[in-house]
Amino acid sequence: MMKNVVEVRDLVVVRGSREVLPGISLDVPAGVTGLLGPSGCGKTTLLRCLVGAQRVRSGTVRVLGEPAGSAPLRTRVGYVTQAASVYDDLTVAENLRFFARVLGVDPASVDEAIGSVDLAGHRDQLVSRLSGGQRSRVSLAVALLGKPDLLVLDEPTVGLDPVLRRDLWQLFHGIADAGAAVLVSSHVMDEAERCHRLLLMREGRIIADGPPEEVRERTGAADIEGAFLHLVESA
Ligand SMILES: Nc1ncnc2c1ncn2[C@@H]1O[C@H](COP(=O)(O)OP(=O)(O)OP(=O)(O)O)[C@@H](O)[C@H]1O
Repeated sequence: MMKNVVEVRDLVVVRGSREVLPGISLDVPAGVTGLLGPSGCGKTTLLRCLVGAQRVRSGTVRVLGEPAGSAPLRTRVGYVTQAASVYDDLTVAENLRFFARVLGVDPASVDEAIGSVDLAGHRDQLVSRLSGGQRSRVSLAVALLGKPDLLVLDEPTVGLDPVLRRDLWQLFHGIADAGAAVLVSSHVMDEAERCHRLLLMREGRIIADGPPEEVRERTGAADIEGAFLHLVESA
């Protein structure tokens, strides 16, 4: 039995006057897990909880056996937010060296991280001169610096063309094959088939959980979009 990398139990989060997560429980094992659900269903809020960036009202979130956000997890969890978090006026390598210092990781990991996102040919280029897909990969390289055991990616493929999306998914699988758990959020249901396991989310709740083929079979739907609609209508 595979050990869970993330365990969330009865998690309640209130943002503003809204209970965004009304008591959610879920596990994330090794491999590539897709957190799929419509815009506004609470995906980002949940991911923020996993990295310790969200105030929670009640419940528990454990990551790699530690409370989410605790000091031992600092380099063991990589997080890529929706907004680009790298400096435009620095080169790829300068960005990575800066974040390596901030994280306190070995500067030798800079070139490794650049190589793993396939940007070695652009290492001395200013980030402002890169394409959208290349910039996303710089953010990803920053998240890989500490060789995390869990990589949390918030809608990393939004706005990218199909070729770049495919390349990024290949990269996520490569990272998972190397041993890290990868949790990727998306509101695009057709990305489901690229995941080992799915968490379908709606209005702050998990409505399905399992490998894509199992979720499809359980609902009798031809694809995950159909499965999602079936689950919503039969709720
Ligand atoms: N700072 C905030 N204050 C109050 N409510 C918020 C805040 N941030 C988000 N929300 C609300 O929380 C709910 C969940 O938002 P969240 O960003 O987690 O959703 P999401 O599934 O990630 O959406 P998207 O796919 O559009 O990024 C939304 O209804 C949103 O309006």
